Amino acid sequence: MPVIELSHISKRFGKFVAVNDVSFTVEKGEFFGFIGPNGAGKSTTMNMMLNFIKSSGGKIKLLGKNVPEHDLDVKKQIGYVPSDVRFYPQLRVRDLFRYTLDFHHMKGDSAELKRYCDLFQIDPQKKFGDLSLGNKKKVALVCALIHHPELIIMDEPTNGLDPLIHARLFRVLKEKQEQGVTIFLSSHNLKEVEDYCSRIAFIRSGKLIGVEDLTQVNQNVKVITVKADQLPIAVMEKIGATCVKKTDHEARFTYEGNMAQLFSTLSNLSPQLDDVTVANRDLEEQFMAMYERQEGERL
Ligand SMILES: Nc1ncnc2c1ncn2[C@@H]1O[C@H](COP(=O)(O)OP(=O)(O)OP(=O)(O)O)[C@@H](O)[C@H]1O
Repeated sequence: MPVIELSHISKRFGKFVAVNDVSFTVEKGEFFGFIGPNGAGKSTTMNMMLNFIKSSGGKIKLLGKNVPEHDLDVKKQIGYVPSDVRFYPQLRVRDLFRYTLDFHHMKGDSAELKRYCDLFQIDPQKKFGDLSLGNKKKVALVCALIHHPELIIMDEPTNGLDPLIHARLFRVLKEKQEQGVTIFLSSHNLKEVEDYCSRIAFIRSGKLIGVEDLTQVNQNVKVITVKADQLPIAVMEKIGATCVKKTDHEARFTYEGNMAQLFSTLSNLSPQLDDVTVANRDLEEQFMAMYERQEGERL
């Protein structure tokens, strides 16, 4: 059963369409990335999923239940990290954790809470308002984890985190995923998306541009770089390679075809080449190309 099902959801603010007929599903136990340029509609989509704002159309199902009809039921099984973390500044961190557990009707496990505080270097005695930006984010992350949610939704969770805490957070998230928890990550950090997500949805100007299986993309698409005085563009294009970059003596191609054919072609070309490398496609590079494409183009 899918954990997230969005069917033709839209959101209009007056005449402006922020989210336009978006549909996709996320299965249980997936680590799913949600990416797109600034203003693409990511937070608006998540705000509709969490029933913080009403959709203008379409259907949302989380954990098999319709939203907003079963909003409270659903929220009890979700951990959410907002991009902009706001709690009452006078509250102490330990009280925030207590209120979070109370909302979820849980007693909480003090050993587990201590483990998170140690792991993320959080002082639970401090007042929330006295914390730095990164430390506020860490408190929100722990609030999203301590009640053992089935689904964790995160809107740019790593803004402001130092590299050590960043690595620890993803270790915890991986552990959670291995236990069957579904993770939905919206992020501008393409490296972390590439490293941890198995599928991504890319949204731009409110429209879903595509959903990609990153494991397949990585395995199937090769990048070939050749250096030569006479670049073999025509020969490479003949076997289905696409030239994506070219200078006077260097060309880069992407190739998705038969590997035996590729290596036989490169072997025939070798007397005229100064150098050749074949590598998996760098996903960060691919993502950047997606950001650069014009509106209306497909992936
Ligand atoms: N309450 C609102 N009223 C009017 N327009 C809004 C409102 N909320 C969001 N928008 C607009 O909807 C569009 C999508 O915004 P959204 O915050 O969802 O983008 P995003 O993809 O999360 O961007 P970012 O990566 O910059 O956080 C933007 O153009 C934004 O200005």
